Amino acid sequence: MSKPVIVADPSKGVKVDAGVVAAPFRKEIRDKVEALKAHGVDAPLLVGLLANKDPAAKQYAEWTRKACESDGLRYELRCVDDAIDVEAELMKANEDPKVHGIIVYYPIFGQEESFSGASQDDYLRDSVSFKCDVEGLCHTYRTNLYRNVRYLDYPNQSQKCLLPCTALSVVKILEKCPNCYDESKAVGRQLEGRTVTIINRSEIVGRPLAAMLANDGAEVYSVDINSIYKFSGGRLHKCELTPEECVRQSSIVITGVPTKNYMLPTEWIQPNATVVNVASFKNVDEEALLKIPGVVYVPLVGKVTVAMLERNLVRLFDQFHHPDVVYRKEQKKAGEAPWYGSLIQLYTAVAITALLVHQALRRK
Ligand SMILES: NC(=O)C1=CN([C@@H]2O[C@H](COP(=O)(O)OP(=O)(O)OC[C@H]3O[C@@H](n4cnc5c(N)ncnc54)[C@H](O)[C@@H]3O)[C@@H](O)[C@H]2O)C=CC1
Ligand SMILES: Nc1nc(=O)c2c([nH]1)NC[C@@H]1CN(c3ccc(C(=O)N[C@@H](CCC(=O)O)C(=O)O)cc3)C=[N+]21
Repeated sequence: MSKPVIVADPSKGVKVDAGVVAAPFRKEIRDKVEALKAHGVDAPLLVGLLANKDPAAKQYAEWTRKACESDGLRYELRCVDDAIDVEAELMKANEDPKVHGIIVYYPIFGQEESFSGASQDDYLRDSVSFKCDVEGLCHTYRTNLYRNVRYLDYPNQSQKCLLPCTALSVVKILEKCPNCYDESKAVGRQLEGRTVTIINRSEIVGRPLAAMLANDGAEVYSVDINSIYKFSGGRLHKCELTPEECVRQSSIVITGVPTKNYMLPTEWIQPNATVVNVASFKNVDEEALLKIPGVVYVPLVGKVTVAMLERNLVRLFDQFHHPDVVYRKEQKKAGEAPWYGSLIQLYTAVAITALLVHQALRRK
């Protein structure tokens, strides 16, 4: 795909509708679903599990349903009254071959502790089967992201790892912005020389995003309410800078603070910087920001997040649920050696060894 679709204005800031980034992805999804249907295959099914009263989660679910329906995908929202029942609902969906993707809306338990000391939401994230995890938040995908492993089946490289949708949406937006990704460099180095500050270090947004941008070569300051970490060159360091020092050094700034009162001081922002707001609240004074020359400002990323969610669903379907894939697996199983096969192998190995030893002794 060619870039950039987003153009800066050297005299002032420009505000960008992320819909221009989402559109080509959604077109690709619609075409793929059409092709499946033409071959008599039902459209992939995404199941949403909603067990909280968070208006942002409810709105996100509604947006997802609309987008899926208009792109030919199937979406089913399952509301769970008691949070304690989410695990059972999740297991039911994991094991149902008719379900191809699952999204659990967080927070459910928030920071409430489970018996293990880890949060109950973390436990639920890890309980989504990797074959259904449209958000790429389960342990399999997280450990691969944090170790910069991009395929599930190394070294075959036929199955890609899934990436968290919101973080991925920010990457796709930055790829279309000027002064961010350098496509003349190799994959994994395209953000070399760029400094990024991300104000949010949650498991679904800030932490995976910091890792992804660092995997692409950037120096990333990851700021949360208590601390700052620097991600660079595959390493994580505690950092003693202030948020102001981090932002002033950065040509890319991502905000994701879930409160009405938080405002990023615009005097910290460099000319020509890219500023992306992921939060449902405006974390920056738009009017002041748009006076800074060359600034590109993306106020909302939801449209791209939803497109990435759909894209992840189609990827899960292709990799794990497509009738051809399931058929191939069954064929392979049928062709596997019977139980006595390994006995025959063992017997043969012993016989050959005995023969070789016998011959060696005779030659002496
Ligand atoms: N548009 C989209 O695609 C998505 C939007 N969101 C929105 O993004 C926001 C964040 O969501 P989550 O990460 O799930 O929330 P969260 O509550 O899990 O995490 C918030 C993060 O911000 C940090 N933070 C809070 N106050 C801060 C401050 N004053 N200074 C620096 N850091 C501070 C926290 O330490 C934490 O790391 C919400 O408004 C949510 O609705 C979330 C996911 C997707
Ligand atoms: N497991 C999980 N993953 C999430 O990603 C997740 C979640 N749980 N829980 C709730 C938050 C919230 N969230 C939003 C995503 C998109 C819009 C969205 O589409 N916003 C529109 C704007 C809507 C408007 O304000 O007009 C846009 O950005 O264009 C909003 C909120 C995802 N979250």
